[in-house]
Amino acid sequence: TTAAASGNPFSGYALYANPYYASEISTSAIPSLTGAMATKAAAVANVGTFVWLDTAAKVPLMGTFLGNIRAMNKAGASPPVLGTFVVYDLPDRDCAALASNGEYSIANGGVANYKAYIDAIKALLVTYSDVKVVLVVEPDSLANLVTNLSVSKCANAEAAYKECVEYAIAQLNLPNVSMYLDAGHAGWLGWSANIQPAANLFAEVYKAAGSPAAVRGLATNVANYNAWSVTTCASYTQGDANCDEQKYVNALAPLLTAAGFPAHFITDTSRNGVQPTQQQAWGDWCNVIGTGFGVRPTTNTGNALEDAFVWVKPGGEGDGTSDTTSARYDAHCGLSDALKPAPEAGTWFEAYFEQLLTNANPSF
Ligand SMILES: O=[N+]([O-])c1ccc(O[C@@H]2O[C@H](CO)[C@@H](O[C@@H]3O[C@H](CO)[C@@H](O[C@@H]4O[C@H](CO)[C@@H](O)[C@H](O)[C@H]4O)[C@H](O)[C@H]3O)[C@H](O)[C@H]2O)cc1
Ligand SMILES: [Mg+2]
Repeated sequence: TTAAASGNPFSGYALYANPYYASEISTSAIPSLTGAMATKAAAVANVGTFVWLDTAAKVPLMGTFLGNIRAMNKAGASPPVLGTFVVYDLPDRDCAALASNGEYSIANGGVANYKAYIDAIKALLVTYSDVKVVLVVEPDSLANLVTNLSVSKCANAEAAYKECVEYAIAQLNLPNVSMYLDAGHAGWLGWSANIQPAANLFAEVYKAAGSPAAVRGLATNVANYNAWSVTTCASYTQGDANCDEQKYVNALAPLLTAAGFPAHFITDTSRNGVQPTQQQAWGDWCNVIGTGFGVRPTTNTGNALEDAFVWVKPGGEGDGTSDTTSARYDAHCGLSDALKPAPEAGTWFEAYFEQLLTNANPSF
């Protein structure tokens, strides 16, 4: 099939519009909307987004969805449907921030717990070996090991992050699976000081895991706001020639190939519809104001390195709470360019959803 020919796992497939995101929209958004906005919101629910497995308790949901996809394909879905998920439960997760800290800690058996989490995911992928699945592996993990070893929590997590990510890509190396390791974004690893160390680390992990055939490459801009391609670099990108995701991908790819990791890419366009953004600084990542839904998922990227534009971050789910009394309060979520008041990371943020919908480009 065309997928085999190009190697692009998305070729010839439709994305599963998962009921979890659809239910967030139907229960939390539509009831507070009327007229055109309500109609637009319903259309967003039909866009295939990635399902974040951010706790072990969410893993059974993957089984439900894989069962749904099996049934859709058996009923003759054309094109056939594939599932998209984010593996996101590292011990001491999000080590340089506070907003998305997870359920496992290295000090408390976190590595063993993580391996059990991966084993549970693997069991489902084996059970549903007839269903094609694309996985984004551990947002913010390796990227933090490139730039934040000065943060003690990241330095202390380095060995565990590597062990866990290598375990994940080795165990999930299955014929129905395609994996993209998270690679931060142009404003994180695209800097001249960061891009070679990043390539070295990605290649190290890839090879340490035995160069798994199911690892297709890297995912960029997950939960961030950067343009795929701009003609004029935004002011806040000053100093980083790789001022958009296409420049970052084109710069990173040859470094990876040279290091023994022939990679293709996907880029999160779920929240990059408005360019330039209203970020006061490029490092501002939390609930950024003024953003809009970006290009809908497609394999029509115009770049042979770029398999697809995808919606990894489900727009409307928050990046972090603005409640300063919360244990997970991160100051980035209190900045002037962060929409407030904001709920805990991953929970529904209605005002943000409406911002994205209003500013969507292309519009709904
Ligand atoms: O002038 N120069 O030559 C020069 C050279 C180098 C410079 O330094 C670079 O500056 C960059 C900022 O511009 C930094 O990038 C930020 O790093 C943060 C982590 O530390 C990321 O935060 C994560 O974001 C995730 C969502 O994306 C969240 O899910 C997650 O919770 C959250 O933690 C930001 O995105 C990312 O933008 C680089 O590290 C830093 O090396 C600066 C100037
Ligand atoms: Mg985050």
